[in-house]
Amino acid sequence: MSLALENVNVILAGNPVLRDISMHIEPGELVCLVGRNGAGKSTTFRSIMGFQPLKSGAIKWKRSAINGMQTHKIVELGLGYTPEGSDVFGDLTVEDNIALPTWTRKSGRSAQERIDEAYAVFPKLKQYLHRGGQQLSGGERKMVSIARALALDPELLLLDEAFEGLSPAIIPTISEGLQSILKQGRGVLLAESNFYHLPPFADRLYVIERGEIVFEGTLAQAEADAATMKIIKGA
Ligand SMILES: Nc1ncnc2c1ncn2[C@@H]1O[C@H](COP(=O)(O)OP(=O)(O)OP(=O)(O)O)[C@@H](O)[C@H]1O
Repeated sequence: MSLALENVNVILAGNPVLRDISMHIEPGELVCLVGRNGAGKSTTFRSIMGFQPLKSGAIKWKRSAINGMQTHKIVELGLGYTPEGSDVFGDLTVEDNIALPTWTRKSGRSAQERIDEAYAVFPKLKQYLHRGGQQLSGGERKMVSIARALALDPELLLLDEAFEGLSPAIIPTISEGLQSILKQGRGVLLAESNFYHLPPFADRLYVIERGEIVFEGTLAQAEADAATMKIIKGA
């Protein structure tokens, strides 16, 4: 077991936003958290990364509780996070954006190895090394933000909305990047609101609706379940 959420409850502004969420991600898996806008995907990620306190429940990484820990400690344990909206540092070059995590988190590998692995996922980024973060398209910013999280050398990457707002032309590049990340032996938890963007190579998916997990299974099992399809196609 790598990551496990056990009966996680979160209250925001007096409202229960996550309700008894339980889920698990095994090493090297691609698991999708699917739900409409406002269903609770980003809150789930923020809770895992220590930005959002829980009302009750536990979040465990390799069987030890991480809820209540500071975000930088959670990152040190091997979790990486690419938030929705690709917050690339506009004043830094692509090269510096991607090198940054190697200065802030130590891992067993050299900085150069980690940077090389990040560029191996999106080789196109090598063309923009010296370009500023502000001079990139939405798709390029998304690639930089994913590459930057990879330079942390995480065992599990939390990727919030990898495809949202991107032009259809760039979607295959991001999808191929996801496959490369998995080939590097990393696990990925991907939040997605659009059923049509779900990677066919996902191992499992969870469907979240109004803060509750309403389905767990494979893509094929979801497709065979009319009630689940109604929720996620309406997403
Ligand atoms: N700081 C906050 N205070 C109060 N309510 C909040 C806060 N942040 C989020 N919410 C509410 O919590 C619910 C879940 O939001 P969340 O951002 O987790 O959803 P999401 O599934 O990630 O959606 P999206 O894809 O639109 O980001 C929504 O109803 C949202 O309005």
